[in-house]
Amino acid sequence: MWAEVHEVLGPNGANQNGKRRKSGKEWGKHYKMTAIGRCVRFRVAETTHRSAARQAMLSTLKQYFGYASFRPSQKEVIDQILDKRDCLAVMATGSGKSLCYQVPPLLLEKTAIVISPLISLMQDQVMSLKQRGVRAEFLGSAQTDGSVHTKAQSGHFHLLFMTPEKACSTPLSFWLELLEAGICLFAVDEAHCISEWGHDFRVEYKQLHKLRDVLLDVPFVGLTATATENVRIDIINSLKMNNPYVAVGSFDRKNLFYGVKHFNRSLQFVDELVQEISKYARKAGSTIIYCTTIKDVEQIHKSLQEAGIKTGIYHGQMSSNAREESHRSFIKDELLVMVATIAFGMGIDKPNIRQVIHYGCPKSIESYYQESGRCGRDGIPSVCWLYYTRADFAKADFYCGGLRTENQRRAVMESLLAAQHYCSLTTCRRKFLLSYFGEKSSAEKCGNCDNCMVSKRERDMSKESFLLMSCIQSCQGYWGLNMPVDVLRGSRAKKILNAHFDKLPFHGLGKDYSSNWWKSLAYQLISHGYLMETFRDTYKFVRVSPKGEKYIRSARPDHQPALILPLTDEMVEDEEQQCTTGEVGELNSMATLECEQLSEAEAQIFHMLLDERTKLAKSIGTAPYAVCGDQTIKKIALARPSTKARLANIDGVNQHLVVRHGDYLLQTIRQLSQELNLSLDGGANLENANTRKANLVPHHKKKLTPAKFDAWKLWHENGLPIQKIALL
Ligand SMILES: Nc1ncnc2c1ncn2[C@@H]1O[C@H](COP(=O)(O)OP(=O)(O)OP(=O)(O)O)[C@@H](O)[C@H]1O
Repeated sequence: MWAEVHEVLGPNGANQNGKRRKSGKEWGKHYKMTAIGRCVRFRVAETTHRSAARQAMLSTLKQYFGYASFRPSQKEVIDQILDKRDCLAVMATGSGKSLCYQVPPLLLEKTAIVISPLISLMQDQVMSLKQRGVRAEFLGSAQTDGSVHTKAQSGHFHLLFMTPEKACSTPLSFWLELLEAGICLFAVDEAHCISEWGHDFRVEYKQLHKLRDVLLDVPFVGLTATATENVRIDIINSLKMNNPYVAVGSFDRKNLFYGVKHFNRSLQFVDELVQEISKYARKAGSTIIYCTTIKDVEQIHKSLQEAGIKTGIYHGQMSSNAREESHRSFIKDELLVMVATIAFGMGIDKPNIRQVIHYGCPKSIESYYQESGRCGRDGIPSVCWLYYTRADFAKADFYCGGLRTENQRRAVMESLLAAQHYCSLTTCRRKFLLSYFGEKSSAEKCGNCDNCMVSKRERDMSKESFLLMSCIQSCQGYWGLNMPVDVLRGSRAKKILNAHFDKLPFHGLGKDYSSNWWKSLAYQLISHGYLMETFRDTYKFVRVSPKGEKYIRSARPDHQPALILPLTDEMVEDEEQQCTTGEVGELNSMATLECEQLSEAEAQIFHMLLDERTKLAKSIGTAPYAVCGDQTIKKIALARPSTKARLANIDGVNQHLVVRHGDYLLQTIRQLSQELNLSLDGGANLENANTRKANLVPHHKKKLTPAKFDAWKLWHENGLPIQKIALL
């Protein structure tokens, strides 16, 4: 037996991978012996247990989650966890990272500890897991059930959620007893919070490595949707991961449309936004509007409520009870829109959010990706619009205030510049986002962002670019954009006279364009590599890049080589002087409403089933999506199963749903189908419906000619055969 102990822990307590993990002085001899004993017992049964677990993977997935197959990387990560290897999963928002830590405890019948940053987030997860028949709970101040601690300690739960503070302050005796009962993994969700380079650094996350010394033989699993190379390294080091398996999935959220518009903050704009939202709010799923200030949150919330839209509010100055209530009502579909600061929604898993609107430029690409990623988690096409003003770009002080280290300030400034760059892009936004996270996309155009869908007007802007670049060069790179733009526009402000910039030959030559127009051109030149923006502390500077210098050298004042650039919306607006407020635009023009793929009767039964699901959820005190997702309801509406076996076959229907609510669902389906004269066991699947829809509906982008459109109407609405129509 002792030989085996040495083999498992090594002579000095080294683990299976040969690296020594400290036992931790404070834990003492007792703990070490417990750990050794546990390892020995585990090893005896290990091999058989693991291979049985692997075989059960798919049936467990179906039984608890209702899914027929794993998504990319899920199976690989679970496999590694079963092999007790540390893992770092960097996968897109909504890609299904949670499943990586949810499946192993079900397979091994041991507890998974999950560290999560927010109580409300844990409560949501626990609520959803319970609806799947999983034993899940959280430990923390908000836990009202006194028995949870004892049950958790004895290994009763499959999943046990904790904040990092709670995990670090939990007494050793708890961990020792739970280790005895069996811990199969220690997951750190939203693991980017560990890193100062991350966009959401939380100091408590830095303490988690202490548990490494307690949970010697337990695999640590870090999960995040946004981790650049720096952040990944930080997570691995900070959690003291040992030769981790790193899974980096694609960041592409194909079902999300990305669009950006410039706007001016004004009541008129808010009115337009409210009008636009009220057009679709009742038809489509939920919407989140993220604002950068509490003032904006309050204003938009008030306007939406006045327009009669059920709207929630969420920001850091509300009491925790009020925030909690707002959050609950939103996930239970009692509110259609949530207006919030970014305090809302970390890790929110409400699958049917159809739009995420940013009212103001976000502070970083990471946070934009996270926040916009909260929509369309069920895979249905959804829309992310971002409205920005130039003033948003000057918020460095606001975001850097209170940051202590140079590293943190630098990280914030770099992030802000990237977000600003995203706003000013005239090329594919998806490509930009993907390349920001280090992912290459082969296509130049994704076809699902504003820049790819509406081609920008282009123009030779050699003269203007030459002027701007030369002026910036003359300002010697000591200034941000305001100075050279003011010089071009002929300002005689004190700072210009003091620097004698009024004597420059360019002074006043750019009067014909507004200051915003020039700044917009500057951002085009930055994205095309002619200008560079740098920063020192929180000050931004602009200077001419080597590419720009080359261009200036090749030009003469009376002749410049052609420089074709796209006109941004701001430039067009400015030149045409047509819109001083900036248009809201048709928010829903890109959104596929939930029932687009269904016939009229199918759409009706779909909506009736959604109502039934809401009633059912209310009666059992949970959120509708926790019963099952909209996409699953849509599949049920199409298949209209008559038996439990057929119901269970539908993707997204788990065993718990069939056992607990199967009779009710089947009876409801039968009754509604009868009312609508629909046959049972329709057999149609979503893919068929999609194809059917593609054939039926003239998509607004297909640009039918009037003649073709008339023909289509005769065929679709009057049922005339194509041959007959051709003869008309
Ligand atoms: N294999 C699968 N098949 C179908 N749906 C799945 C699968 N795995 C996960 N999902 C569903 O995808 C949705 C998103 O999953 P999850 O919450 O785990 O995403 P996430 O990667 O943690 O996202 P985030 O980083 O935004 O928190 C959930 O509704 C989940 O049930």
